[in-house]
Amino acid sequence: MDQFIIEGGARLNGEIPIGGAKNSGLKLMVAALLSPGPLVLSNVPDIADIRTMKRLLTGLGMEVVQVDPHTLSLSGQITSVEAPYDIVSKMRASILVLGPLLARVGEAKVSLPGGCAIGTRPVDLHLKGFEAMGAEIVLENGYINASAPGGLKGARIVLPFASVGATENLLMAATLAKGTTEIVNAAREPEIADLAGCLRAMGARISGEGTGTLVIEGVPALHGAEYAVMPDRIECGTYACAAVITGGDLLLVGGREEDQEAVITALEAAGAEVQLDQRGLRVRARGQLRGIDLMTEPYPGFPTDMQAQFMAMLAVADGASMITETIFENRFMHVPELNRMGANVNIHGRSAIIRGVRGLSGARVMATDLRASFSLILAGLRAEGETVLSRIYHLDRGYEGVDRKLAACGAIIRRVRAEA
Ligand SMILES: CC(=O)N[C@H]1[C@@H](OP(=O)(O)OP(=O)(O)OC[C@H]2O[C@@H](n3ccc(=O)[nH]c3=O)[C@H](O)[C@@H]2O)O[C@H](CO)[C@@H](O)[C@@H]1O
Ligand SMILES: C=C(OP(=O)(O)O)C(=O)O
Repeated sequence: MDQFIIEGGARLNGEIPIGGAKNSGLKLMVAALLSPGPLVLSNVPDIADIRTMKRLLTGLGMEVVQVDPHTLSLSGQITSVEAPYDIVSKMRASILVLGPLLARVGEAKVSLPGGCAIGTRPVDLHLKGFEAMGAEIVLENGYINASAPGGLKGARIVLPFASVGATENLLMAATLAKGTTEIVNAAREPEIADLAGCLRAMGARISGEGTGTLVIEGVPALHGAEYAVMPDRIECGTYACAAVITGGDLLLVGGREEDQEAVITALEAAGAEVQLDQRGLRVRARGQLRGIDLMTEPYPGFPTDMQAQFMAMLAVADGASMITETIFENRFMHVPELNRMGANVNIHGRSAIIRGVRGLSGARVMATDLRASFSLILAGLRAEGETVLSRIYHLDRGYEGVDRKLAACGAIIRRVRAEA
């Protein structure tokens, strides 16, 4: 298993290219199930989750061709409707094949994802939505068995919570359902607008993305298309924190202001400077950081996927901060690891109080999930001495070329193979 070894203290200066969004690219790949294709996707990040999705789709019968390191061509016939446990348990986004399979071939067998490190993460809203569209769902032996022999029917679905995954699953299914589907209290994340854009390019009839009510008029068939995955707003926000925590200055090439106003507002409130540049976002530290209060919320609120990275940054701010996590019930696993590096963070229910310290010190720490992993890299970049981060397979799920991108801007970081 690989580890990162980081020698802290370097200020980061330079440019970091922002890749395509993991949380969009995965869904756009799944959308390929809705047509014979080919669906040609560019700006696809080269990360482990995308490779896992390739395996899943190939197992369902699709042909996935790697045209170049960041372009995929997806086409083919569906020859299996089963998403097996070993893939779904590795990557929760696998649940999203349920809707497209149901819509295209009228049946699906998808392993229940179960919980994961950050929370229990049930899929009840997905299943209730499909039932409203006429599907029959049976849970058996850890699998969701879903069928809609006569096809899915359009329905009005009111989501009690604006779930990103449920919105995407239902949106994809509705493109081929008979009649009109309305998804009320739909999630408004930019990745959903990206998915709607791709589906529209494939011939779907969708309106309302970004507004909270999606209206989808089912069509008999979709066709192939070419589409570019949007830039990864979370990767961009993560490297913004790297600029600030190291007292540096980074141009995040391809970063978009419109996708992350809440993150930019929080960076500025903490004392950082964010400037729009023709090529992206320029982020730099401006004197000592200030403590701030944050609450994670569905988009356009502050994203839960940026919570751990902000906590590392606020650990060295002047004064106290409070971060309240409202999306996932167990997303503070980085706290004990940050505290091992000298941070002063206490958890009270779903809030964490961060009392700023003068400095952090390098330590051996362990990654527990994707974003928690990066918060420890950020702490390691700032800390005095050496930090050894293990279990970086969590990080490889969602960040491409971390050591390469950071080292190009002056970080001292290397990837090593640890002895078993
Ligand atoms: C691959 C991907 O895009 N992942 C993102 C997606 O995850 P994901 O799509 O899983 O997130 P959801 O918005 O669905 O989940 C948010 C909350 O709703 C709950 N819930 C969800 C569905 C359901 O049927 N029942 C239910 O109770 C979940 O347990 C969680 O507490 O959105 C999250 C919230 O922005 C992000 O943190 C993840 O990075
Ligand atoms: C929680 C995340 O991803 P997933 O939903 O794939 O676990 C994430 O991207 O931070």
